[in-house]
Amino acid sequence: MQVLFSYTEGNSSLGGIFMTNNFLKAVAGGLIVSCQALENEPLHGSHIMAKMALAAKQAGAVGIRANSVSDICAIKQAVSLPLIGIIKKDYPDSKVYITPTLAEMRQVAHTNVEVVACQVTNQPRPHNEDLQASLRAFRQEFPDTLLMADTGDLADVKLASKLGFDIIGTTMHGYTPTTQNANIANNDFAYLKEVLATTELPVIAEGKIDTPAKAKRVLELGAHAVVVGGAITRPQEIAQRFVDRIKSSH
Ligand SMILES: CC(=O)N[C@H](C=O)[C@@H](O)[C@H](O)[C@H](O)COP(=O)(O)O
Repeated sequence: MQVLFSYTEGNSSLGGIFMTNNFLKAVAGGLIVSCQALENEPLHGSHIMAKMALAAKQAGAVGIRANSVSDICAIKQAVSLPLIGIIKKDYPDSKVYITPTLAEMRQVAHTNVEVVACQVTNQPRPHNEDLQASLRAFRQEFPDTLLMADTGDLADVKLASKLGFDIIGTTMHGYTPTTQNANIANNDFAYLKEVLATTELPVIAEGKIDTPAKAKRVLELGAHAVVVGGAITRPQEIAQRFVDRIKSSH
């Protein structure tokens, strides 16, 4: 696959600021492994996530996606790969949980990750925070940090592009009220094709990409890079697929 390096790094609306963030070049056409285990998961722990990241690097992954300041810091000690950082946090008044407010955006950015990813879905944010205002403040404070929008549907993609995000992620497709149970792989990735036709921003395919063939396909279709999580780093999901297959009648 031919990858073009024509993207403007960083927020073009800040025109004139020299961006040193090399993330998009570093991950182009490659595999980013999401190393995440929440408190209720058997592999929870920063030490374990750092080992996962090391394993991913040894396999040839070109980037890591990680949740929480402690996991990010442990992973940074273990591997030198570029990082997409998030903080998953539940607020009582909102269903938005991936780096949902400016406070978490700042905490992630202070770890010096290359990219901060935030959920951009058409749902009220915690204490009705205004995403546009948060972005404006963030850009002032962290002009070198790229912002990835974890979107669910095409309206989210358009909104994220308009707000000035640098990267579109398909992360929330299948997890929002308008996309429940959708799977990015349906109809030979029809949704991803629509996303690619909707935005000029680099698109990182993420969410339910659970085989090497699917990862290869999204890159062939034009995704800038692919994030794979559970199929590599959540053994309970991997084992479940074996058990389900063994138990199935076919
Ligand atoms: C929806 C949501 O909360 N996604 C999270 C985003 O960071 C992670 O739990 C996923 O593992 C990640 O997106 C990678 O996806 P998959 O594990 O399907 O390859």
